[in-house]
Amino acid sequence: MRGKFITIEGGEGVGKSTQIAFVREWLLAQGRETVFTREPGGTPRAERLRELLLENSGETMPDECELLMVFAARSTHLANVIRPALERGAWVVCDRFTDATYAYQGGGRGMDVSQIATLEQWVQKDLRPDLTLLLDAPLDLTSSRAQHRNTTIGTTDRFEREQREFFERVRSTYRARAQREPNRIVVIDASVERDQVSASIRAAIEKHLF
Ligand SMILES: Nc1ncnc2c1ncn2[C@@H]1O[C@H](COP(=O)(O)OP(=O)(O)OP(=O)(O)O)[C@@H](O)[C@H]1O
Ligand SMILES: Cc1cn([C@H]2C[C@H](O)[C@@H](COP(=O)(O)O)O2)c(=O)[nH]c1=O
Repeated sequence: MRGKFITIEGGEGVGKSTQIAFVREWLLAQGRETVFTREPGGTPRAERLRELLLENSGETMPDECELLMVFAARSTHLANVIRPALERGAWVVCDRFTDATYAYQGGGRGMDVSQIATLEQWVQKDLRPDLTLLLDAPLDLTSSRAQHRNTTIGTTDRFEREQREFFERVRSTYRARAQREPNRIVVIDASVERDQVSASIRAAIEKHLF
């Protein structure tokens, strides 16, 4: 039986990494084979593309180049990690996937959504996540969390340097997608304590996939 494909989405600093650590511990304790991965990235080639996408070099990054690199990374990630894992019955938990492309390249950059949909269909064929957990919280809160985290690690990537309006568009695109696809995308209130966020995530996975 094909495994389940779960994606975790949300803006910068909303708490995805924190909650993925919880999901990892919880699912692994059940003895279920689960592959944890991320986008852009997840394979050596895709991780190299991630570096190119996030680096702050002086070279202009045209929007088209960004979009094609995101899908190039996704293509190799699907072929080498995601599809093989699902086919052998493992569950896959992915930190960001194509909803991020709609949110960042579609909403944030204002790129043509029909072009994203064409690439999605071309690269993924019929593969879509079984469940997407959208961590959502007001921008004032998430940007202060991200800032605090960046002060600790001392770096800011190319996306994190965008203006507030960019992240407002990202958030509203994510929320609009959740409204259109309520059976797949579950909005999780990420503004509360870590344990409460974890409890909501656990309840959503149990309700939708168990
Ligand atoms: N519910 C929470 N309440 C308070 N602080 C939190 C909560 N969840 C995460 N944090 C803190 O907020 C910061 C950002 O969290 P985290 O790195 O998990 O976010 P992220 O969504 O993975 O970020 P990014 O996408 O930018 O990498 C960290 O310092 C983390 O400890
Ligand atoms: C999958 C995907 C990602 N992005 C952006 C969103 C983030 O700013 C970075 C990834 O870094 P993080 O550690 O996960 O926060 O990449 C994007 O613009 N489009 C995408 O499809």
